[in-house]
Amino acid sequence: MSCLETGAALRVEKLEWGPRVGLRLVRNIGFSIAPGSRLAIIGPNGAGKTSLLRCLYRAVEPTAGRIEIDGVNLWAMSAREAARTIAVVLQEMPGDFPFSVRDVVMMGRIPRREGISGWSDGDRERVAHALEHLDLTHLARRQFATLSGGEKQRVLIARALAQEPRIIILDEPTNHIDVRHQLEILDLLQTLKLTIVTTLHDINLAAEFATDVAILTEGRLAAFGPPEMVLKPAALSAAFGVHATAHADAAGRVSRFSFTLSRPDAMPAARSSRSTGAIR
Ligand SMILES: Nc1ncnc2c1ncn2[C@@H]1O[C@H](COP(=O)(O)OP(=O)(O)OP(=O)(O)O)[C@@H](O)[C@H]1O
Repeated sequence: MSCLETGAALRVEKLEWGPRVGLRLVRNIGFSIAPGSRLAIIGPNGAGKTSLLRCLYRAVEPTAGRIEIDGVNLWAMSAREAARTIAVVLQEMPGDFPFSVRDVVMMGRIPRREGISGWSDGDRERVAHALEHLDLTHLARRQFATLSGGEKQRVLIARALAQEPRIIILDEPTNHIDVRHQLEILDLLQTLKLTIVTTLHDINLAAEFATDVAILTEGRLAAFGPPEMVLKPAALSAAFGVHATAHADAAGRVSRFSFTLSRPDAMPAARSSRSTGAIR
């Protein structure tokens, strides 16, 4: 079953990408993560997070640099091999998508299908397993288009699992999802042995979830490393242009960040600033 598959190592070297000459949205990015790592990419709106993900799942070809999966150049793989290796969970889906939940999850099996054969018992088994894993069995016959945003998101994650990938790339997987399902989805992703690369706007979720964090600003890597090294108030304040405060638990470990528009001690008493763990 897909939850027993192991992840792949990912190495990115001097990666650059832009939609046209003279416009670079991803600049000189380099990092590596071990198999089974969970990388959270954070950064302000427009920092280039989605553009970087698009390079990583081969939607666009880098204008410079290299992406390696288990030492193999991503662009030296066939499209089919890349599709078998990397599953992608994006936010946008066409509104008039005329398929049932089961059909959508079954689409995850397409890169695994041999020739023009129909679905095998193995395909159906994996789809049933993925539906069960995401608590979707009761919705299997529903039209995908009639689901709530959160339910749709879970279906897309089930589709990714059905694909049996070694890397799952997700763009803001917790958007549209209530707090319980957010925690459940991140929990589920944490139990997999796969390599996960995700953008996250909620710094506190990133701190809990990730084994590695990348802070992206203006297309560049501002910081990369384990959360306890990278998620520091000064780095977060600089990246997001806010005042970040770290809060420690009873044992003295940083357990949470809060954010204000300016230093709390510099604010007039009557004007309290919105404080949140999610930065958008
Ligand atoms: N094809 C394109 N042509 C021109 N500009 C683009 C193109 N794609 C993205 N951009 C711009 O590049 C910047 C980076 O976009 P990107 O979507 O990668 O950022 P992001 O960090 O994911 O942002 P957000 O947090 O808002 O989703 C943005 O200013 C965006 O408008």
